[in-house]
Amino acid sequence: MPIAIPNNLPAANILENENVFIMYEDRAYSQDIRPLKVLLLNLMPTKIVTETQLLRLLGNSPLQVEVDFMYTATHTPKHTPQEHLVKFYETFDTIKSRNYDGMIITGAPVEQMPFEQVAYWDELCEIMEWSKKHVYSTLHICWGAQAGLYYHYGIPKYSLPEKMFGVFPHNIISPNQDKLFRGFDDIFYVPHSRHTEIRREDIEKNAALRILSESEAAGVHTVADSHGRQIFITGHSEYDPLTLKSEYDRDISQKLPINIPCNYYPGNDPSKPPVVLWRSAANLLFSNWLNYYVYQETPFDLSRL
Ligand SMILES: CC(=O)SCCNC(=O)CCNC(=O)[C@H](O)C(C)(C)COP(=O)(O)OP(=O)(O)OC[C@H]1O[C@@H](n2cnc3c(N)ncnc32)[C@H](O)[C@@H]1OP(=O)(O)O
Ligand SMILES: N[C@@H](CCO)C(=O)O
Repeated sequence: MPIAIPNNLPAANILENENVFIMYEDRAYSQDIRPLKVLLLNLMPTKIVTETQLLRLLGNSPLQVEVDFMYTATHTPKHTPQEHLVKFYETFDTIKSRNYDGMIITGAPVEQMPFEQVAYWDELCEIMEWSKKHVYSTLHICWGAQAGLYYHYGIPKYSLPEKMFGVFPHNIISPNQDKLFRGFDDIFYVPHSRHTEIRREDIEKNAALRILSESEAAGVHTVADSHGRQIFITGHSEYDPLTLKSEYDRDISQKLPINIPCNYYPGNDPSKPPVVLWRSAANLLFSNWLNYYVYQETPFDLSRL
């Protein structure tokens, strides 16, 4: 739990500069703690797998988090049982009257079509517009990040000559500056699985955006606006140990041209069990987002967003 100390204790200043989370007594004692409200917009065909992966990471926190699940009304998912959607998910028409501390927009296997051809594009644009006034911080993943950067900032995506596939080393652009990467090692690993990319030069043209982390091999990794209310991540830190394997096996069985995922199988041998290099960074990324970008910044009264 965060430490609660008097506002003017000398240690407060020092610790604050080190990004140690302090709960000042006026906040700690004058307000009740309430659970954080997080909305998961799940665009993946593998909805149950994805929601489990993300909840595992969101659950690695002493903060209490209440999660609502949303899917798109303008595309009926084929791969998720209707029963599951009816029981656990809502659509935007019931969600839009609420406010949230955080939202996650997942990836989706639609990256090779123009944004406007995605069946739920207009609905997604409406959701992203709504999020500006109804969500404190939104974390966008993979295609969700491409969609968010295109919708909010006009940043295009580009096709890659071959799939970016594997687990790649990354580095932080300004160590000690961004709380999203507090506690990270100098080099950390992230899975990527995509046929498209966003480019550094397009992001650098936009003064509202900053690149926080990147990979020599996999390119831009994290982009954020100046207040961390929009965070865009090109990798899949949430992936399970065998997710890349299942995608690789699927593509091999369909005789698609696909390389062995990089830095994944020992000795690059797909008959061996993969080695997980990204789990600790994944846990830290999500707990830092929840703590520093959601909990510490969101208004206690969500109607004041
Ligand atoms: C770039 C990123 O964000 S990577 C994240 C995406 N990664 C993954 O989805 C990995 C797991 N997915 C898979 O393995 C495959 O998509 C499978 C096996 C589930 C299904 O593959 P296929 O049967 O070949 O494709 P299919 O035609 O059913 O479409 C798959 C999904 O693409 C999406 N999709 C396809 N066409 C459209 C379209 N025009 N508009 C919107 N969504 C579309 C849908 O989400 C669809 O799944 P759903 O109907 O359950 O929502
Ligand atoms: N991660 C995706 C890429 C396609 O968008 C897959 O392999 O299914």
